[in-house]
Amino acid sequence: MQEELSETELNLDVLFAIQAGSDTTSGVLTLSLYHILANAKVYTRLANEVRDAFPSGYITADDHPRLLQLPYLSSVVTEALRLGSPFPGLPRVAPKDGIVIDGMFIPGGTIVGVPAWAQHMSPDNFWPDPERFVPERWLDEGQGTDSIANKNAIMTFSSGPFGCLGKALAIKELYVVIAQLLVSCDLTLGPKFDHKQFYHGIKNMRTTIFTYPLTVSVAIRDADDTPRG
Ligand code: HEM
Repeated sequence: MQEELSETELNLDVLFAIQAGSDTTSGVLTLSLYHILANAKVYTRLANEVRDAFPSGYITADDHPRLLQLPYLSSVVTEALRLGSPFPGLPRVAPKDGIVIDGMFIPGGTIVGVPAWAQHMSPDNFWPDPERFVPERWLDEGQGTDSIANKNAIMTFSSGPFGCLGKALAIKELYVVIAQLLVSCDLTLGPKFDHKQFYHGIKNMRTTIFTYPLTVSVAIRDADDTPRG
């Protein structure tokens, strides 16, 4: 049963579903916000970056090119897309005469697919901590000399002629919504928020589903409020 929320507490799953207009985008947004708010270091670094870049406290969709230049915000979005892609192998059928894929002949009519989730969790592609939310893996310095962050392995939007038509819109929404929330509000997880229930309630189905709500306390900031830190 849904908990009753106080005036300043919002259920962000519901808000994002309305804002994003796509269950997949709202799933990635909810997942991003959870990881940002559950980790004080991530929150502080990200909030400082976007608040320094937009001291007016106001961001529009036209600011997207400037947002793309913010390295930590980009890392947070990329990491959220890596963890928010629970696709099984989206099926494709080999043509009648068969096809050679990566040096191997695949007979006609065979169903093939790339399981995005397995690829995103593979230690061959992401190391260390492939299952954890670590935006630092996408920064130039990565996580140290032996770390791996294989951008080519990211299959969030699939690829080729049947890849996601809404990719550019979805990415723009993620940048703008996350940045706008952080420049205009101080956010913390709700007082009764239960990490265990939330985390165990994440269902990696075709999209990311949350069976326990992400409740967040919100305080509207003045434009000249100094970043936390
Ligand atoms: C983070 C958000 C999103 C993710 C992860 C995502 C992921 C995907 C994936 C993996 C596919 C390919 C399916 C396949 O290869 O068979 C796809 C297809 C598609 N997506 Fe998205 N999507 C997202 C957001 C959106 C949005 C916001 C829209 C529209 C506004 C959209 C519209 C479409 C359409 C129309 C297709 C079908 C393309 C076709 O079959 O030609 N998607 N999406």
